[in-house]
Amino acid sequence: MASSSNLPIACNDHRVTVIGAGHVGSTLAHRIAQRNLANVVLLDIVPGIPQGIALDLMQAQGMDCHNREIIGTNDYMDTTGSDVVIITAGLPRKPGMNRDDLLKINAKIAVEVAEKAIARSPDALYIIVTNPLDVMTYLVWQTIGLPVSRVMGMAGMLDSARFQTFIAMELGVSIADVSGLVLGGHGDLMVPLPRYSTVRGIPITELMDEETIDRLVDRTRHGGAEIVNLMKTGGAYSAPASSTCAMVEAILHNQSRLLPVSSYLDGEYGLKDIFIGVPTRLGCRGVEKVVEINLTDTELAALHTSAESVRKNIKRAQEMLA
Ligand SMILES: NC(=O)c1ccc[n+]([C@@H]2O[C@H](COP(=O)([O-])OP(=O)(O)OC[C@H]3O[C@@H](n4cnc5c(N)ncnc54)[C@H](O)[C@@H]3O)[C@@H](O)[C@H]2O)c1
Ligand SMILES: O=C(O)C[C@H](O)C(=O)O
Repeated sequence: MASSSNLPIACNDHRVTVIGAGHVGSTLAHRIAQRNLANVVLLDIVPGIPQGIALDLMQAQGMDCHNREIIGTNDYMDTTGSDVVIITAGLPRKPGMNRDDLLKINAKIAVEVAEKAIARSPDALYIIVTNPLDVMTYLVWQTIGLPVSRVMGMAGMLDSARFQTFIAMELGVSIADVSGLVLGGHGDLMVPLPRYSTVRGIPITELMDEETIDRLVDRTRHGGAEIVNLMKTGGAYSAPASSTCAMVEAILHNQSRLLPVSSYLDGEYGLKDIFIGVPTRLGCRGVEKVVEINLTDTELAALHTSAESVRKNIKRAQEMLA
């Protein structure tokens, strides 16, 4: 990476490229540096924006107490040899839209940036954030032709974090004791799993009545839209950046964490040739294993319904691109 200064940089020289220096991308670059995980290349199509953001983040270095280098660029040459590439480039939705309305415009962007990134970082792991998430992850995987273990989408972390938050808020307990699990596609048909969502190991089905759980499930399913409707111009970016950063940490620190990730399925849960949110063991080689948990008939049917919607949109996107 061409150094933008003479400052000493951390000797663990992992390099993470973040493509798209908008709300999610720039916040993610900050998180990665602050947690001292890697040097960061922040790339955007707009001249000046990534350079300005990178300079601003470098000027926070002293207060943030890290010595990671963050460079901003419009040139893929600077991304060469990255360990992890994260794609956040693309439009966010506006109030009244659903994520699938971004299909046409974001498919073109995701494919274009993926082609350029893979040419410079053929050995990287790729994490997709751009919406509609599961469809974009599939398209990027098809475009770059890497093994499925090296390509994944971030959404389940965010949806599960939302469920976790709403459970903690409802019960008035510390979020540290709460764990939420949401599977499926990152859309209105996502599948929050109350039976697998717990407070200190106690399923929330033992702690709340059905009506309350249904209310929290519904709020989780529409958690993205709730923020889009409040903000009017753009969507959530802080929790999405933290969620993606946790995945980067699991990879770079080889943590073998069990996280909800949009992973490729080859028969697991009765689904094939699709990326969708499932419990996934994540380490330095990427997806180590898709973990199959027992689902009731209703839960499995909900996962399949969500998968059908993702599949339909993959087909639509492929037709548009063709
Ligand atoms: N998966 C998730 O859970 C999740 C969470 C939040 C946001 N998102 C999605 O992430 C995407 C980004 O959201 P945001 O809030 O950061 O949007 P944003 O508008 O703030 O930033 C998008 C950035 O992408 C850049 N860009 C556009 N085309 C590009 C190209 N060809 N090459 C390089 N950069 C390009 C833009 O210039 C802009 O800076 C959206 O699609 C949003 O829906 C997904
Ligand atoms: O809802 C959106 O459009 C952005 C993101 O997918 C989210 O869930 O916050």
